[in-house]
Amino acid sequence: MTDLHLNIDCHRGDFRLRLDTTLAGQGVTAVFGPSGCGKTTLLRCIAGLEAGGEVRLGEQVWSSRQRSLPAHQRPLALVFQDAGLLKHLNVQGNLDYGVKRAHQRGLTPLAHEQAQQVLELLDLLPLLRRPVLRLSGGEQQRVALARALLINPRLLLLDEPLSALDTARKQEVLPYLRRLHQVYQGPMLYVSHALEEVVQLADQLLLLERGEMRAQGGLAEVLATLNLGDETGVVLKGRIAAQEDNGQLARLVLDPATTAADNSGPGTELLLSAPQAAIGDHLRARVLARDVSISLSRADDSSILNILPVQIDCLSADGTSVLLNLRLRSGGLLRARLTQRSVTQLGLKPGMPVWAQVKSVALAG
Ligand SMILES: Nc1ncnc2c1ncn2[C@@H]1O[C@H](COP(=O)(O)OP(=O)(O)OP(=O)(O)O)[C@@H](O)[C@H]1O
Repeated sequence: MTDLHLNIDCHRGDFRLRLDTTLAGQGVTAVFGPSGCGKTTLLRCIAGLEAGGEVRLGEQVWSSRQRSLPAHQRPLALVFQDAGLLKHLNVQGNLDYGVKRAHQRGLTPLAHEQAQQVLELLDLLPLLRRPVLRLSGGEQQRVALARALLINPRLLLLDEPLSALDTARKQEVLPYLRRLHQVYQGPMLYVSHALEEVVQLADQLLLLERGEMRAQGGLAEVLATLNLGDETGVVLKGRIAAQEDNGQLARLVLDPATTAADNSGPGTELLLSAPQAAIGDHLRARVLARDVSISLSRADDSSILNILPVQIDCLSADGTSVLLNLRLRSGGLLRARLTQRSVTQLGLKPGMPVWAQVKSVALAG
């Protein structure tokens, strides 16, 4: 496994980024945090564009106290928010330009067949002869992704690749990003301050705050520990087991959490709207804490579709409200935000079995 080992101490003006951690050698790690927390600085350190600290991919040392591999020799690919294409060339010309420079980074570009798979996955075959000035913003970003993948990088760094696009273009490019694992199995770092993108794409989450690491780990596990105001909630992963109401609703059976004490019991199911999904698809659903309410008994006269048996793990005061961590039968967590008054009226305490009424479940890819 080619884990990415980081021991960073980097100064940029008055700002200091300090981080000592190891990131997974596969899958997508989202680098998440508010503006100015150091996300781009971290990527620049890994790419060799900023000095400060140690970077090692597997056994390959890219920078240490003694020496540093120049940026253009590191076996990685970078995609920024600006696609950075050569405007005087067409799409094919831009791809060829990238491939020709792969050897500088000690990389062997993808062979023809794999390269075709990348172009097919990104729907670029019909665009190869198009001048890049005649591409939409979303198409330009797909070319930038292809140019990065064709050099067969050992690490892929994406710095807010969607942030220059409008909402419609973002929605157009996101599905391509979700499918990249079909043609790229190496580690990917995805910088974003948009939680909506992170919950769709990430396997792991690294949360930065004022130049320091605040949390790191599996997406679902880390998200379930964070208070993100109105966006506080959980991501639940599962498999579509059935479709109901002429395909308008899908029944998602949640994966048992790795923390589940006993996986032999009945699973937890959620009904959600997933018009494009087929039976057997693996999906993620996002449930916000503000969309979960609690009752002591199962309400049979409610219009709410998802009413789940849960156990209260813990309660924490948050200003005028209270955040509850609720353990599902699948072992995973739900969160609920209630008023202090409701908590008192219902007499809610850790360990109590209650019913969670989930008012809204959003498909998160
Ligand atoms: N060239 C520079 N010289 C001095 N300080 C800089 C420079 N570039 C960035 N900084 C400072 O470093 C800090 C971290 O910047 P960075 O771009 O890494 O943040 P970020 O988390 O990526 O933010 P955003 O989400 O807004 O892109 C900021 O306070 C910024 O002002």
